[in-house]
Amino acid sequence: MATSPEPTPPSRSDTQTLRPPIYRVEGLTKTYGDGPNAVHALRGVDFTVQEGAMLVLLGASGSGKSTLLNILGGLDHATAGHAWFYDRDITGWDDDALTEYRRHSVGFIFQFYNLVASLTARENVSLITEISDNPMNPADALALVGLESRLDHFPAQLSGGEQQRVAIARAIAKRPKVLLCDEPTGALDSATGTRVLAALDTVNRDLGTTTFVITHNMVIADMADEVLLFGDGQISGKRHNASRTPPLELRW
Ligand SMILES: Nc1ncnc2c1ncn2[C@@H]1O[C@H](COP(=O)(O)OP(=O)(O)OP(=O)(O)O)[C@@H](O)[C@H]1O
Repeated sequence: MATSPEPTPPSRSDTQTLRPPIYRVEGLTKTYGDGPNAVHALRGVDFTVQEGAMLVLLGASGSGKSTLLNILGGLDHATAGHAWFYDRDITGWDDDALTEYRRHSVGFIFQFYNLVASLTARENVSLITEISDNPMNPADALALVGLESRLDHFPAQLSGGEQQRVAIARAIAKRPKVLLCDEPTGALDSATGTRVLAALDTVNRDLGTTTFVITHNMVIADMADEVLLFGDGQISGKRHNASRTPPLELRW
């Protein structure tokens, strides 16, 4: 008896396109100051991001990458244009609404880790989980970034890359919808930075957290579903990776 062929499972890129947009950005503009001293940080940016995507933002210093992330993360207000988070336009929100949005939906990773020196890795993560609605177990969040054997170490007993991975565990433990990373490897050497990127890759794949990574490192672009190239406050190019590759070194 002839057997019918097994249906082909959808590829990662297929499942990406089936997901709803988490952000839709139209004409987003940010001007600091006015008159002859005005700085045009964003000059009308348009793009859409599918839920669960990994995006890398590349571009020269001053091209507007951080400004975009700050607006998407509710840390700053746009001058004009729109940014919808699902069906809600965050550009119209007041500070209270933005604070709620940041608290529940957004995790931030910066170049410097801002850990509390007198608390262990587990306690640093617990600071966030204690005030979250549906948090991960701090030990589980730390295990996801490869730190299951460092739970009770203090920041001074951890390497720079390990400290950044504690910061990642802290950011994801409240289960945010989006993780915004502004030069997360900027203070690290390249091998250590790769391990931090591997942690972000794991978080994105395992938890489905939509992730933006600002970087100056072109190599990182291969780990993204989509690369946005910035130039002078605008998106000067986009590159879609049909088959994204994990960072070279996936072991901590
Ligand atoms: N608070 C501010 N007041 C005035 N100008 C600002 C402010 N923040 C940023 N800018 C200016 O806006 C422009 C875009 O800055 P932004 O930090 O977004 O660039 P970037 O691409 O992230 O740069 P980098 O890679 O160096 O971090 C720059 O010209 C910067 O000097």
